[in-house]
Amino acid sequence: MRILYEDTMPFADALFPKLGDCQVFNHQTITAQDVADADVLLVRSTTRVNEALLHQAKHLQYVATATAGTNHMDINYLQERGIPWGSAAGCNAVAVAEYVISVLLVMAQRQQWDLSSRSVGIIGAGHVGTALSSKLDALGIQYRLCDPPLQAAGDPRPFCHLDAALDCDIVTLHVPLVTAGPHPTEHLIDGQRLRAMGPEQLLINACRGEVMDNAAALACKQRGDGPLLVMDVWENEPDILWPLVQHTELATAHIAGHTLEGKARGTTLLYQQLAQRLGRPVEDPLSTLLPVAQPQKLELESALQGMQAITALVHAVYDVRQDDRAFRTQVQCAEDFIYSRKHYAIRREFSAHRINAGNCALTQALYGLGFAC
Ligand SMILES: NC(=O)C1=CN([C@@H]2O[C@H](COP(=O)(O)OP(=O)(O)OC[C@H]3O[C@@H](n4cnc5c(N)ncnc54)[C@H](O)[C@@H]3O)[C@@H](O)[C@H]2O)C=CC1
Ligand SMILES: O=C(O)C(=O)[C@H](O)COP(=O)(O)O
Repeated sequence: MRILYEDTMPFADALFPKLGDCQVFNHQTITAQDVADADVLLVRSTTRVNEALLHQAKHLQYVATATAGTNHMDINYLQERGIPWGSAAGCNAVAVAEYVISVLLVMAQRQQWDLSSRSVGIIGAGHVGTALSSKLDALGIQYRLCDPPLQAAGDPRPFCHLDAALDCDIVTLHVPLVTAGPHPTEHLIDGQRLRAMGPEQLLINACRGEVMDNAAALACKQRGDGPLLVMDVWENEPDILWPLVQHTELATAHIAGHTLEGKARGTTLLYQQLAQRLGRPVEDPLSTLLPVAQPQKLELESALQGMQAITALVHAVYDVRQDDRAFRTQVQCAEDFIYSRKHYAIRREFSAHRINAGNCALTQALYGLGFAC
């Protein structure tokens, strides 16, 4: 069993060699020749899995991506070739939700917003949208969910129309990139919708760059129109529309999902899927692989209360302003974009940290946010 896996998967070296002979590849240099003899190909979102890459691969039995998004894989081509494929649905939902929470707390401080009187429109109520809604519940922040495919499938949660979600004070996008069919998302947020949003509104894109028309967003901002923008994902990564960066409140290099837990879940889900396909015992190695966070226990400053205390603790674990600063100072071209993602610092999820808040209401809120209390 020849397994070829991308070099950006934490813990892959500890797991996949148990299942076969392994080779590691770099997405910038991989060629069709490299895949020719592979039985299994395991990627992340930076490898385009298509005919150009796979046409010489005559033995492929399985292709999988250790990511939530699958738009980098040509699923029609895999189906035509009869190659089964898999993904790591939900692996980094908590990471993205924590990114959005960090963003909201930064923006609330900067804009003097009382978040308890602001509404959040969540577009896409799958793994990320649902994880985010739980955290907003914990903070007592109102939200609306918009997800026509889930609504049509009978999901019992209350859903709103896209226009109602776009009317919220804060709008956050968590849909897959879909280019065809009844619910396409490519340029879902087009020039017209951007122009309809006011300067007090905040639009967060942490799903796929192509869901928002970046050129239209730039034109809007250059005219002084449109919402405040927070962008983790960009059209045409890594060669993005650079002038747009200066018009954003916070800008990052597609790292919302890059917690150690999120990436490690991606690797272990693929390991489990492959073990199952090979009829091997399916163990869950995640908890044994993850190191203890440093510091594991966080202290709460006694002078801080309520949202101030929550903000301090969230930002002690993950402060998106650090990633924004690094992006603005270190990322100026496509190569920088790739490099910064590949060398992203280790970021842990709230659950890796234990807090003794004392105060019951605060403990409940922190627990609801995902901290170990
Ligand atoms: N920035 C990052 O690092 C990350 C980005 N992502 C992106 O976020 C996307 C969402 O992630 P998950 O929640 O895990 O995926 P998911 O598949 O669990 O949820 C996506 C939801 O969007 C809904 N949806 C589809 N078309 C829609 C439309 N036109 N309008 C409203 N809702 C629509 C689907 O019904 C589904 O419930 C992924 O496909 C991926 O592209 C995911 C993880 C990390
Ligand atoms: O899971 C997804 O979908 C994502 O967008 C990942 O966070 C992408 O991470 P990389 O595969 O590009 O490291």
